[in-house]
Amino acid sequence: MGSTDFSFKLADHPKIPKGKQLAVIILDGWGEEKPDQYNCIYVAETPTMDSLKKGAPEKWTLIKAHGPAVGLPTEDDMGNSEVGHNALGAGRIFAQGAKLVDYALASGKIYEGAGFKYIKESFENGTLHLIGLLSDGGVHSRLDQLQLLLKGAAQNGAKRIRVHILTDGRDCLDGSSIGYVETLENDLVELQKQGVDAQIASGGGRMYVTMDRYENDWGVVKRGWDAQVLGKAPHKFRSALEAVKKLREDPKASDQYLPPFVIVDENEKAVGPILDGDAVVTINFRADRMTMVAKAFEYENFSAFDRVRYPKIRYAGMLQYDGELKLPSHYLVSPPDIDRTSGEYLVHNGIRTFACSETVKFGHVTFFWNGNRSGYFNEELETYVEIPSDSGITFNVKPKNKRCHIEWPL
Ligand SMILES: O=C(O)[C@@H](CO)OP(=O)(O)O
Repeated sequence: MGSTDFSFKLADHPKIPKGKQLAVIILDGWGEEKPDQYNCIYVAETPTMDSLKKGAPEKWTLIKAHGPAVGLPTEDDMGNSEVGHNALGAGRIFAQGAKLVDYALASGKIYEGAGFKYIKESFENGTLHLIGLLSDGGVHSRLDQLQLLLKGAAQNGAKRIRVHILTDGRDCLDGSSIGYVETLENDLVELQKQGVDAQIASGGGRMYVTMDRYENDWGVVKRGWDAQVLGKAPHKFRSALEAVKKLREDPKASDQYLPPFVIVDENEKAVGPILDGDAVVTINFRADRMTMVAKAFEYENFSAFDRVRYPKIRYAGMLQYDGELKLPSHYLVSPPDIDRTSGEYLVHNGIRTFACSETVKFGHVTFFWNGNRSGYFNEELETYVEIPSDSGITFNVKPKNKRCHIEWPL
């Protein structure tokens, strides 16, 4: 079918009668795998799921939620809710951020793009700051991509580089931050040998510093801002390896929740605050946990927290994180262009939809579901309900889902 033949008109469903309500319920994080003692879903008592499966085995279908089936580079790439909701919402497979960045780095196209050219203008007199998740998880970012970008930036003229790390332990083992920091520091030493002034400048755990999502807690982004931009944090160290090792000595510490720290020189001065004339790149390819920090860097008018100082920088995202808001306006790799999602089809056919979730997953059933697009297709036909999540308390401490009361029909 040529593109001009395209129509949003849906044919009648062969089985589901018109006028019925249909619920799509996403069990985010649920899956079937090898039945052994390491499989927590297999080991747990799951009477509702068991009865659903036994009650209608002919209707029980497994779908793949990882690897190329959801647009990720290889079978070894675990699924995650961005790629899962994108694929389910669109009903089609799109090459995802991880794959697009891999390609842009391998082909060198990343350095020819408008985004890189834009930040490159700061290389002569300013510092290049890279902010993002230091991890091999492949869900929000990948260490090998950061390594390639560091090398490529240096080859393309960056003379002074500062990396602001966010430790993971959520998409990879808790404690793995130490190994990742070692690897990164070794790479930075190699760059120093080539005459590049390259260092880790600040850090903190992803869930406590910078990587909040869906505006659940701006305090998280502020902690990152203070360390990365202002060079201020409750903990100061001479190296990131020392920082991560020392902070992890607290028996309650975990990579995800490490407090913010800055690296200081022999005079206790932060080695890498973000200053006028610098370039900043947020290196995560996944959008949800980068949108808030992107707003803090991008928006002149901003009131979510007191930035104290708003440096005049050239800022780019690894990808554009929100296609609707065009946020950020500069980016190194074009995001997947996910169009004709199910939500768009439904409104074009006059069908009402209702999406509901707690704050921390709200964008999953709206933004990701609609192809990384914020807002409504048609506000008259769509209703989105966000049930506020707790902030400042983690789900392992308070796991119970919240309820809300909705009058039906809407
Ligand atoms: O919390 C998140 O950001 C990811 C894991 O990194 O989980 P999910 O894909 O389920 O949102």
